[in-house]
Order: sequence, then C-alpha cells, then structure tokens
Amino acid sequence: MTDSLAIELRGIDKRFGEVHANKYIDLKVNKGTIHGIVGENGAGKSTLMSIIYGFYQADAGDILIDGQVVHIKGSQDAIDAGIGMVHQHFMLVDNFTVLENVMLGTEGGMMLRQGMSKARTELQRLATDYGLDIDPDAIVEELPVGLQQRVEILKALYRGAKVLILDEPTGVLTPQETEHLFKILASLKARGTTVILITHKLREIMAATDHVSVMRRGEMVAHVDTANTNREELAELMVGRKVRFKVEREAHAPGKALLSVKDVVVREGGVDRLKNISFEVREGEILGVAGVSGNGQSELLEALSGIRPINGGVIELNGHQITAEHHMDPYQIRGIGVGHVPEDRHKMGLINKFDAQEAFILGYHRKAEYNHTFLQNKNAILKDCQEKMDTWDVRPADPCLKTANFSGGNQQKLVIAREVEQDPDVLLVGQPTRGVDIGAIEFIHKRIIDMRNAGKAVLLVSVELDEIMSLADRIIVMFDGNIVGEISSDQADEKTLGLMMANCTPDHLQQAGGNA
Ligand SMILES: Nc1ncnc2c1ncn2[C@@H]1O[C@H](COP(=O)(O)OP(=O)(O)OP(=O)(O)O)[C@@H](O)[C@H]1O
Repeated sequence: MTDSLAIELRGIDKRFGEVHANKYIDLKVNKGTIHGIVGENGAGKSTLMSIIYGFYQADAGDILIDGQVVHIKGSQDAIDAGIGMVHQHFMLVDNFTVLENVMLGTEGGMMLRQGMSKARTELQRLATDYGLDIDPDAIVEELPVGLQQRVEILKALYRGAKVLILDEPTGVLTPQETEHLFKILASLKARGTTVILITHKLREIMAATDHVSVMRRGEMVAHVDTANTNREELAELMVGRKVRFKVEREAHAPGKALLSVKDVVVREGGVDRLKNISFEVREGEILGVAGVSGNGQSELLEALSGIRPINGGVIELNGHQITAEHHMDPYQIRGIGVGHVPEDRHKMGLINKFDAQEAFILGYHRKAEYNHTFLQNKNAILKDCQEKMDTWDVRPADPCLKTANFSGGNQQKLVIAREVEQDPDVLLVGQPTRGVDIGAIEFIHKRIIDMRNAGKAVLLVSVELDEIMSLADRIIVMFDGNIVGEISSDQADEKTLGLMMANCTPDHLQQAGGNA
C-alpha cells in the first residue's frame, strides 16, 4: 500500500528544551489527496511541517517519500524531494517581479536572458495548467495578498513540488480570496499534487479535505476520513472537551457614547484613506466593522489608536478630543483607558526578542504597579504575567520564554490578554482570533462579550463575518474609505453583508433580503 503514499512519517520526535513539541508522530498522507492537520495552539503542527521542510531536524524518526527514507537537512533537500511549502508569512522579495521571485534561487541564472525566457514560458504553462492566472511582470508588493500567495504556490510548483504544505493559508485572505484558493487546491489535487493543509477553520477542513489528522499537546491523537466526521467531533478531538460554536449574547441597552468619530479624514500620499467618516460606539456596545480588506478598516484602527495622525475631523475617545492639530500618541491613548489589539501581532503587537513577561507590559510599562521608584518591579511583573498566562491558557505558561518561540496562536493570546486584562473603557480590536484555535476562540469571544456586558465600548474589525455577526450589536460596512451602510446584527446575514461590502445598490440588497 506504500505506493499510494506521497509522504509517511514514522516516530518523528522533537524537543525544544523542556517543550516536547512532537511526540513520536506517525502520519500517512495519500497521493493526490488534500490532507488536513488540526490541533490546538502549540499542539506541534508547524514544528512537524518545519521538520518535513528541513527547517528543523527531528531528534528521532524517519520521513519517507514515495516509500523511501529521505534525509532532509535543509529546505533544498526538501525541494529536491518534491516538497513545497507556503508559509503563513510569505517569503517573497517585495520589490521583485512575479517572474523574478519564482525563479529566485533556481538554476538558469536570473540575469541570463535565455533563462528568463524559458522561465517565463514555464511559469505561463503552470499558471494555465493550474488556473493560477497572474501577470509575470507585476511587482510583488503591488499585488493583493491573495495574489502574493499565488506567487508562493507557483514558486513551489516551479521547483517541482509534488507535495505542497500550506500553513494557515487563509488567515490573511478575504472570503473571496479564500474561495479562490480552495478552487486552486482542488485543481492541484485533480492533477495529482498532494496538499497538506493546516488550518484552525474547521469549515475549511470539512469543505476541502479528504482526510484529517488531529494533534494534541505534541501527539497525533486521531486520523479520520473527512466524510465520516463533523466540526463538533473534530473540535472535541482537538481540545478534549465539547466546544460551543455559538456565542451567548443577551440583549443589552447601550449607554452614552464612549467613542465618537466625526467627519474624520486620513490621508496618505495624497490619497484619502478615510473620507469624512462618522459613527459612535456606546457603553455596553460592540460595533463591528465589516469590509473587504483594504477599504480603510486598518487606517481606522490606526487612527483611533494614535498610530496614525488624522488630517481632518474630530475623534472623541473616553472624554478626550483628538484632532489634526491635537494628536495623541499610542501611549497617551492607552493612558486614557483605551486598549488596542492590532490586526498584525508581529508588526505592531509584539517584539520578538522580548520575553513573554516583557510582552505583557508593552505599552503599560510605566504603570505604578510595575515599578519601584526608579526601577522596574520584576517580581510584580513576573507574578502578573504568570497569572494572566494561566487565565488565558497561554502555552507554555513560561514568562521567560522569548515571544518568537511561542506558536502563532499563543502569540495572539499574549497580545489580546495584555489589552483586555488592563480593563480599558474602550477596546479597539482587530482580527482578535486570527490563528487562534477553536477552544481559545470560545474564550476570547466570551471575554469580549463580558467587556460589553460590563459597560465597555468595543470596536471590532474582523474579516471573519461569522465573528462579526455573532459578537457585534451593530455592524458598519466600509468601502473605499467610506461607511457605505449600517445594519443591526439580528438583520445581518452573510449574503446581505457580502453585497454591502461590494457596495451594491439598495435594489440588490432588497433582492438579497428576499432570497436570504
Ligand atoms: N524555536 C523554538 N524554541 C522553543 N520552543 C519552540 C520553538 N518553536 C516552537 N516551540 C514550541 O513548540 C510547541 C509547538 O509549537 P508549534 O508552533 O509547532 O505549534 P502549532 O500547533 O503550530 O501552534 P499554532 O496553531 O498556534 O500555530 C509550542 O509550545 C512552541 O512554543
């Protein structure tokens, strides 16, 4: 039966000091299938994939490709063995063209005209065969995220990948881009490529995969055929208990406005990113902001949190006015009772070299409780961090571990725990559950609802429509720097929101309402 296996792992074991990240893992992946891998944050999924791709060396165990043991000591060995990987954070050279990125590091020489022209022909063949349409001369940084990911896939195929690993590929994609990606994966499968897909989104697992393997705390705990399972069972296998998918949200009367935005303009390079927008968020209310990425939601969060000055209008935050003339920086804004969970935890939420205990006080480090007269109160910081890590189930609960060495989902928990636990009056939160496992999503959602029930104002920006619809009381929709519509969450459904996000006419919306 081994001929039908694209890749097999036997007894893969890996430790990082005290952390036993992979415990004697066995895995069989059939050729020409889409194989899902799920598991809680820190379960060891990325470590296992990094071993297959040669980033890490296993302490024990074998990797077999086409039935033969292969020794993968680096990514070039993995590429030679027909393995390709699309990382969560793309590995592209931003100011190179698509073609240059695809060729980079391969035989033929970038500078040789003949090599370039051969590569162009091959790239076009791959693009046509796999439905990966792209302009070879486009500059990568000018492409939307979904197309940049396509370049990563093409790069792997160009290097002859027979097994393609995708680690959380949809975390940064819009729903439309996600749909496209799944069509591409189906076409890869139809042409015999094997896909290993890591995702926390169980809907995607159910829709796209043939088989699923479940990891928990470094172990492989189950292998199931997708056709014979469901989201609830997978969630229970991952977490070891039943998980509620539905958020409990009781009716609640909001109070006075804690955040008010009046005619706010944000300009960048002569272009208005926010065009005279106005709205309010009141005490005891969650306002959801929906929109296709790139329509001003990120600029809005950055303006409100003080990262970006505004060019016009007025923001009133917890009784304080911010205008173009009177800017407040992020530290000052935190000081007036505003918490901010940035959309991109790597760029704005954490400093990789810092320990978890330092990450936990970032932005709050001057507070009296973390300081003696002149020096930091290390004991207080350590104790505080330990308590919060336990409450939020950050794994490993080690305040001295470098931020970079936590798994992606645990890094996200560090950031959101830091902001929520400061008990701000206004919480600005971007993509709160990006990369977070199903059990942690349940917890994070509950904490956001608890804040609303305690009379706080929450502004929630998320690309997950399910998340917005289940948490928000009201939803505003952004398009091209404007607010193009508002809807209460009881009336919102995916179709109506989708049309609003595309800025469709009232007629279209009425039809959608009728058909919904
Ligand atoms: N370079 C490293 N040094 C120390 N510990 C590490 C390192 N890389 C990973 N770990 C630890 O190994 C464990 C497994 O991490 P891994 O990133 O594989 O989890 P994951 O299942 O991919 O999680 P997530 O869903 O959050 O991405 C975690 O406890 C993590 O902190």
